[in-house]
Amino acid sequence: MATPQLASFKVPEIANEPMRPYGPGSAERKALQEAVAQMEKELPFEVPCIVNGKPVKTGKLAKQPIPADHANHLCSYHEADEATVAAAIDGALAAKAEWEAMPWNDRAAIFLKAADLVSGKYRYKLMAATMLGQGKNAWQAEIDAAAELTDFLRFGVKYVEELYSIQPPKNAAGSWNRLEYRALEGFVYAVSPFNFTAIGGNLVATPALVGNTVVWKPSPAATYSNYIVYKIFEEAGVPPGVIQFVPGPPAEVTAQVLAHPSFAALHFTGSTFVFKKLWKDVAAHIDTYRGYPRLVGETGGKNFHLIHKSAELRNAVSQTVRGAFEYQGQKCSALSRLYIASSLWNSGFKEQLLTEVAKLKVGAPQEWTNFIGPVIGRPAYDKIISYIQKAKEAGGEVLIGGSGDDSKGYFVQPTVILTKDPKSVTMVEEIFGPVLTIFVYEDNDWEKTLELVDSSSQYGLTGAIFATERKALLQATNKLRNAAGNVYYNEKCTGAVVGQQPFGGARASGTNDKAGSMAIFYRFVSARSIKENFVGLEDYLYPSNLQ
Ligand SMILES: NC(=O)c1ccc[n+]([C@@H]2O[C@H](COP(=O)([O-])OP(=O)(O)OC[C@H]3O[C@@H](n4cnc5c(N)ncnc54)[C@H](O)[C@@H]3O)[C@@H](O)[C@H]2O)c1
Ligand SMILES: N[C@@H](CCC=O)C(=O)O
Repeated sequence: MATPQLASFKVPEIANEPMRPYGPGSAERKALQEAVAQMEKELPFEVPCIVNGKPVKTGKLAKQPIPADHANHLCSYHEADEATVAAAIDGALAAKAEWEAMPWNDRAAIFLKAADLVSGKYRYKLMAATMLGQGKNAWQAEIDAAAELTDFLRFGVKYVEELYSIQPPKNAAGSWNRLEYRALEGFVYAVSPFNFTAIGGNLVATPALVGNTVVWKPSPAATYSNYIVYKIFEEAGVPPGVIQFVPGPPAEVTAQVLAHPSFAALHFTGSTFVFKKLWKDVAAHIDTYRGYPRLVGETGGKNFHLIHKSAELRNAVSQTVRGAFEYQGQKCSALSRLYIASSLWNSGFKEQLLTEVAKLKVGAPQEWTNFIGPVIGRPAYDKIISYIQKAKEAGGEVLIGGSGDDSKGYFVQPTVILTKDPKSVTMVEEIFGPVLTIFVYEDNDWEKTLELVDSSSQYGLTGAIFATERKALLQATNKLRNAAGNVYYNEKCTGAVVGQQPFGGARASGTNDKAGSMAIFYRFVSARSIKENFVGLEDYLYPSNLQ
């Protein structure tokens, strides 16, 4: 039976999810503590693949270790094998027509309900999984698994409503022009990173909101939280087959998916290296596909703070500590290179920064006073320690930190390195850990420093400029136009909020399609123009054809 459309509905007013503070003695702290304790009691969990709404247990098990306590694991998950991936793709293609045809209001309602489940019923469970599995402390988990995921879902609904309402501005007499935002022909492949539970949810929800079906390969290091997100979508009413959850060996699963003729789009967030590889793999299969697949990828960063001599000292210090060391520097936006005027460096910045960094407590994220938790795993730990070593070999002076302890969990001390070479390795390459390298410039070299900031790295994700002189802000903003897709004045370079700062960077940092904005939805639709004629045509001749 055709679905009648009997009204033009309006989605509810959307606002950012209020953040809960988790202060001592608060109800939310108690509830989160209980959720973590419960999860610790029940772990390890068993996670299946989900194909067409049904659990698939391949028997090929892999583990998601707990980064603060690597002898234990949060879950064992069944890795998708070739048959499972094939069934997931077939099922996604089979589910597409009905999903795309579902009236927009109903699709919207499903995701609004999912947002309420995230912010309400499952808030603490999802946060607990993010804390234990991905090593976030309570506040970082609140930012990510509670607030940002909820915001992505609610604002996503608002943006799609706005997108759908964009219609041709003119109609010639006797006709009506319409634009229909078709879902892409085929299926979308979502590949998500470990560091944000919200990004996993958003990589699938964005294409699904506009009627696509999605095969989702989560990060092995975020499997359990992402599985909870999948289950939330299911409870909210996403029909079987619309989102297919296929954790598995990344290279193998991806190779099979990208070779499929109905592959229509990649929605990726992760490292630049992997995205470039997938881009090349897609190019190699271009003759296989029915169309030109959309490639949407948000990737690495080498984000900067640029501190002018006129900056407010205390603000610059505090923002720097947060920007570099929150979540152990494992945000794509994390601060990792800092340029400071020598007058400010010598008149308190150095001393205050080192004093504050020395106070940062490192340890298990479920212990409340720990600011810094573990890095995600063995390869990350080894990579970070090796970068500190490389910095020393390049003449860098470790001012604080510089070591780690991997006996129980993967803990790296917050590290500050002073370099005299602004193009030394840790000023240029992404490390993805709690390591900040500082270059001190002469106050008079401001303009030369702008050039340095712009040209030192291949990335263009985030950056912050600290100055009270407006002229300096303007100079920097002009010169650094392409150095960052998200730029902040007198505020740290992390912490973009959905609905407030659309997120993404260019250069090697990604396709900059701006997660958390309307722009990204364009990438997952293929518009069709429809013109309807009301009056008919008597004579095919034009006046210019007449004598
Ligand atoms: N720009 C952004 O918005 C943004 C946001 C979050 C993270 N990141 C970036 O992500 C990186 C950290 O996340 P990560 O460690 O999970 O990244 P990653 O590139 O290692 O992994 C990302 C995803 O790709 C998969 N993958 C890895 N190797 C693969 C291969 N050979 N073939 C197919 N898939 C493969 C992983 O399993 C995971 O699902 C950092 O570089 C960070 O800057 C960027
Ligand atoms: N929304 C995050 C970026 C996500 C990347 O890991 C921020 O701006 O801090």
